[in-house]
Amino acid sequence: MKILDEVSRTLNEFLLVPSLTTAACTPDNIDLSAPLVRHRVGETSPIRIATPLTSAIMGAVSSPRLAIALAQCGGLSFVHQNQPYAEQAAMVEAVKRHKAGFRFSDINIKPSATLGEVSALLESAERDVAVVTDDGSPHGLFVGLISTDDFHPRRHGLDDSVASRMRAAADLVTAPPSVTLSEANTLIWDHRLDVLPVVDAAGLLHSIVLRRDYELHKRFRNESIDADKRFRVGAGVNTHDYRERIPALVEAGADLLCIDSSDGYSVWQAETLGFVRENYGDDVRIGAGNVVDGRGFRYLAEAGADFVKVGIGGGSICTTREQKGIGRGQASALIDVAAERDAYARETGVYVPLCCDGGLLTDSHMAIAFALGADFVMLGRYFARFDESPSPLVHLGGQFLKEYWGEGSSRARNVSRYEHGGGSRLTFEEGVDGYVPYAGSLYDNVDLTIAKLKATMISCGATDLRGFHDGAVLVPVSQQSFLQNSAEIRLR
Ligand SMILES: NC(=O)C1=CN([C@@H]2O[C@H](COP(=O)(O)OP(=O)(O)OC[C@H]3O[C@@H](n4cnc5c(N)ncnc54)[C@H](O)[C@@H]3O)[C@@H](O)[C@H]2O)C=CC1
Ligand SMILES: O=c1[nH]c(=O)c2[nH+]cn([C@@H]3O[C@H](COP(=O)(O)O)[C@@H](O)[C@H]3O)c2[nH]1
Ligand SMILES: [K+]
Repeated sequence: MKILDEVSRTLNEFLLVPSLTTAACTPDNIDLSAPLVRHRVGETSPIRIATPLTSAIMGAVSSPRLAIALAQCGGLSFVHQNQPYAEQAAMVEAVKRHKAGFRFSDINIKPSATLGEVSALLESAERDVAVVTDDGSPHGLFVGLISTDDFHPRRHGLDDSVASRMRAAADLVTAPPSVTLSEANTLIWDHRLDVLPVVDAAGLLHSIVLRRDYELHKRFRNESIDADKRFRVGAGVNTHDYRERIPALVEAGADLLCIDSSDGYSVWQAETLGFVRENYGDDVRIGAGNVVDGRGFRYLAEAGADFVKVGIGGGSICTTREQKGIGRGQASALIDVAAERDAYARETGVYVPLCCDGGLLTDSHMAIAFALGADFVMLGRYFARFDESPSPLVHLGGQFLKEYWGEGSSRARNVSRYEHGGGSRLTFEEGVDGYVPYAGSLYDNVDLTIAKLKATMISCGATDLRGFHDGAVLVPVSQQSFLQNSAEIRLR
């Protein structure tokens, strides 16, 4: 037996002591970009993101819609693995198809459909315009466009055909697949189009370009995109069905994988990492975890992990510490793992980034995590609260709430955790099923978080995250100063 000579500390137990703010410390000048995968010290990580936020590998959090929104804001989502791998791969594909600028046409209808049908389709998808193709498929023969401006439910019979009110292909401006995004946008502006259909020589629909995306694109200068300008997206995997799941996710175009487990310090993770290196070399990037000490970090780094995720039992829906008695305060875990990451980098010349996962309840917790050495953070509760998360919005007791449940809860009925036979089958729950306060749009909230992180870094005299960590001066807070930080207590 060994007892560590420390008290396990949470992120809540630290404050940052400001350092000199120089003239270089202005919000525009602050770089929040982060490396996601291993690289040689002094070189650039092959995958970086402009906003160091990732969304948790959870069914209540990382859907295609949230993944697209977060990639637009410069972060990255990990689509959850608690579903058959074909369904997970389809979610990854849905994000990859949503190429910045060119869109896979997802709202399509046949000319023989009725106005009632197209009206219901547009309403349920919250869109203004549908593409008409001969067979109603995304790559059928392009026949026309129909928008909510082309018919009125009281003027036109809902049983009338789409063909009777659509704007026909012959009268529309289209572009060939060779068109560049900037040429497409010129056509959109010159012809005052809302939609530019991209149609090949045989008349088949290739994709569409939307005016709305052009406007959004100007706002999202930091988008996480791949070399083909498609949004980047990650995907969770497990150590049970990885031989089938990983190839499906790679085929679907996942940019980054992550082994999703409460406890990453296991031979199962080394085997999974070995499978990736054997079959894909460095073409497939994969993180591992979760760990809470330097031993776990080194084991996974040596096994080939591209990044290592830190955090056991700190998540807002976690009951792992009660159920299994394992875990460590998130601050203590980060301090230990960050020291090992830096030692590993000095010894080997290879930098393996750290992700701080779980228990980040406020923006200031994120700031403390970066100061303690996290390269990027993973958030569940934070993103579950937004419009873009897949969980239902409910109105309870005069409050708007979003449902949020742990992957170890019985609601999640984790496929790999509960349904794989043999010795790995687990029968007890390790997470709760509850609600979080609804907080509106991801875009607004991420903007606010970025503004606060920058303000913290300005106070600490830092202009990038590595400099912030290197120069940070932190102090543990006593129970008394902790209480003093709480406005509720001050106002009592
Ligand atoms: N970060 C955290 O603190 C926690 C996270 N969770 C989440 O719950 C979900 C399930 O996590 P876990 O229960 O840790 O799932 P897991 O699949 O990693 O582990 C379940 C059990 O299977 C065993 N196992 C794994 N691979 C095996 C293999 N190839 N052969 C034989 N046995 C094997 C493990 O040792 C463990 O006993 C994940 O989404 C995880 O993120 C759950 C609890 C805590
Ligand atoms: O003990 C647990 N039981 C669960 O059912 C569970 N589901 C997710 N997770 C972990 O919590 C992280 C998200 O935490 P937050 O909501 O605090 O951001 C996630 O990223 C996971 O690491 C769980 N932990
Ligand atoms: K272990």
